Amino acid sequence: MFTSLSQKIEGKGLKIAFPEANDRRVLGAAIRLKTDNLVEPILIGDPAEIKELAEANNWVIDQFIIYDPNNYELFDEMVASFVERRKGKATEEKARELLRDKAYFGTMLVHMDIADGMVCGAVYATGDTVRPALQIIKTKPGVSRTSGAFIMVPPQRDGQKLVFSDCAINIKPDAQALAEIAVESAKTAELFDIEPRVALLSFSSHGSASSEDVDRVAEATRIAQELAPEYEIDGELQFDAAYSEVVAKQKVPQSKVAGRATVYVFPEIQSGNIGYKIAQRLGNYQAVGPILQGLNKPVSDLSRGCVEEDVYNVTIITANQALQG
Ligand SMILES: CC(C)(COP(=O)(O)OP(=O)(O)OC[C@H]1O[C@@H](n2cnc3c(N)ncnc32)[C@H](O)[C@@H]1OP(=O)(O)O)[C@@H](O)C(=O)NCCC(=O)NCCS
Ligand SMILES: CC(=O)OP(=O)(O)O
Repeated sequence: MFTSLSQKIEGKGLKIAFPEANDRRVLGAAIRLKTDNLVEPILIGDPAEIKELAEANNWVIDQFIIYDPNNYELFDEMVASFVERRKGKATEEKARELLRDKAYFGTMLVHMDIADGMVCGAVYATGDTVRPALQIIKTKPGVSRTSGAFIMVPPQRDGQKLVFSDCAINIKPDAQALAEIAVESAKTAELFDIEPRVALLSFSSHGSASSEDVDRVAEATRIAQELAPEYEIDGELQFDAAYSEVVAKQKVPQSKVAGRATVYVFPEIQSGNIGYKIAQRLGNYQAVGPILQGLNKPVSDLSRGCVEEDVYNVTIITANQALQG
């Protein structure tokens, strides 16, 4: 599905950490990714448990790196690095406790450059996957918050891929935060060769309805246009006006984005999370992500409802983010 992205990482040996290697979907994807020479997986967990799962499926994992947080030779170094990174927010004792958690452990592998990226969230809830990344990896200079985007792949082979965000992290972003999410989502679109035309969504199109939330989206649009004049950005727009040329002509004929939007920025997480799952389950779009935007190093989340193919695809994206630096 992501042929050009696969080609970019093939044979490069990028190391991706999998804290949920004891899950069949994750281990299955890790094995395929290694067999396809796309990444070098680092399996995290109890080696006996992972080997048992592999044997039950007739998989051979002799050549795999496995790190056990309860028996890791660099654990003391990792604890010291964590305490230093958290600068007074964690004692050594607390660090030792947290780093037995596989998501914290995997995130520290990325921070210490032992892994190039991490993929987690098939079992862990999003908050538990993302919190270590927010605390340890932190956001890139110039980005104040991380957000979660999905690449929405249509069921028809040559259909237009779309970006939906923020479907995963920020509960109710203010106008400034929403504007940043819009700009980061445009950059994510470019990573996938999707020409970004960004619509900030609402239940109103260019003032057709009014409320504080509509004002927030309209204000976010103005800020995003100022932050990134190089992108086509418009709002506030209803989904139908953003998506359908016919509706766009009727509702907002002057808009350059309406009717042809490729990046859909939801006003808050409830509509974003519900929206992507409706497109996925009713519209048969494949939802790849959530891809975490704006972090210093790549850590990717998954939905707990994911299948092996999702883990495979998200890992390809994560490795590409690592390549981009
Ligand atoms: C992401 C989330 C877990 C962070 O909330 P939290 O655990 O309460 O975290 P805190 O507010 O204590 O912040 C922890 C750290 O992350 C940072 N942080 C919080 N949100 C952030 C964001 N969006 N971007 C960057 N950093 C963020 C804080 O500044 C803090 O840093 P510090 O400890 O170095 O000072 C929370 O926003 C959340 O639960 N979001 C919804 C996740 C979800 O359930 N999604 C639905 C399924 S996809
Ligand atoms: C992204 C998402 O909704 O994750 P989960 O289904 O695991 O809550």
